[in-house]
Amino acid sequence: MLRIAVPNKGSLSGPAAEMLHEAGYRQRRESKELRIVDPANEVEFFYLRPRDIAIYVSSGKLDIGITGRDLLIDSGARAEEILPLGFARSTFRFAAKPGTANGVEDLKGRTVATSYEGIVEGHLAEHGVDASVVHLDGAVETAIELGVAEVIADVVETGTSLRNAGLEVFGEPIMKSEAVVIRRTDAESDEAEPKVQQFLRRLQGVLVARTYVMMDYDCRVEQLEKAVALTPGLESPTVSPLHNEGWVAVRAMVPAKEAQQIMDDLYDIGARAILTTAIHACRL
Ligand SMILES: Nc1ncnc2c1ncn2[C@@H]1O[C@H](COP(=O)(O)OP(=O)(O)OP(=O)(O)O)[C@@H](O)[C@H]1O
Ligand SMILES: O=P(O)(O)OC[C@H]1O[C@H](OP(=O)(O)OP(=O)(O)O)[C@H](O)[C@@H]1O
Ligand SMILES: [Mg+2]
Repeated sequence: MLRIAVPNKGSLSGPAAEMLHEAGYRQRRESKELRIVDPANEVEFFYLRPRDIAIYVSSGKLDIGITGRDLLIDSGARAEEILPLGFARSTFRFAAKPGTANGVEDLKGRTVATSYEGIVEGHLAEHGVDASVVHLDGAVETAIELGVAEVIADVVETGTSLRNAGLEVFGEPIMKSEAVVIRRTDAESDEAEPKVQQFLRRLQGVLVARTYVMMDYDCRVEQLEKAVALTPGLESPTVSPLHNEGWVAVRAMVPAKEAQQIMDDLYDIGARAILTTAIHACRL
């Protein structure tokens, strides 16, 4: 049975459960459940605090987990990222009252409040800057107003929390994060590996189904090369003859975000009966 750690709370938990459900796995019905078995897929899910997931996975007690890249790096645990999942995207940045600092080099001798000491201490050391780091569990933006620190380092998504606190980011982003699947470092030879790969193929299937649509259209043989250049597909489009001589039907996967523009471009070169349909699941 594959043992998988899933976030039980916070920004990661809802989208993670949704993705697992789309990949065909059983998920818990209520938020108090801490573990469930999915016997049909031979998987057991453990619902854990996102911050603890890298530690469980690195200990080898659980095979894989879903967490944030920032949380993985912050933990310092011996675990590695094996698949980015595209949700809970954020940047990790320094912020302060306008005019306080322009970059990490200005932090010498100052105090930085954060929930992510591992990331911040690593970043300061990398730049040879000697500053104090104060750990806070959350709502870090308030630390400046209340005089606990002059600078904070925190997760930024829309920037609303910073604006509301009258703060501004400064310097280069410390890192970019998103939800990721992790496993113990050097785990490739584990006996669970084939099941891990099957799990990853399922999640990749969901990612592809979310980013691509299937496009079908008819076009004249003379226009085929131009049309195929617009819809090259992942490998190569399927081209089938139509009953009407001189016409072919084409089928290819296209990025969902570009679908409307591609339909316009196909129409302009004479393609007709252009349809897009959702992809519900796939294995590439
Ligand atoms: N506003 C946000 N937008 C996108 N991702 C976020 C946001 N806040 C946190 N994250 C991401 O979620 C993960 C943090 O998990 P955490 O459990 O702390 O979530 P949270 O939403 O901050 O919940 P909590 O209320 O428990 O602090 C990190 O990977 C972080 O980058
Ligand atoms: O840029 P924004 O869109 O405003 O999002 C970023 C905010 O979201 C998270 O806070 P959360 O709500 O998780 O509270 P916390 O500080 O208690 O973790 C994060 O710590 C920031 O405060
Ligand atoms: Mg938080």
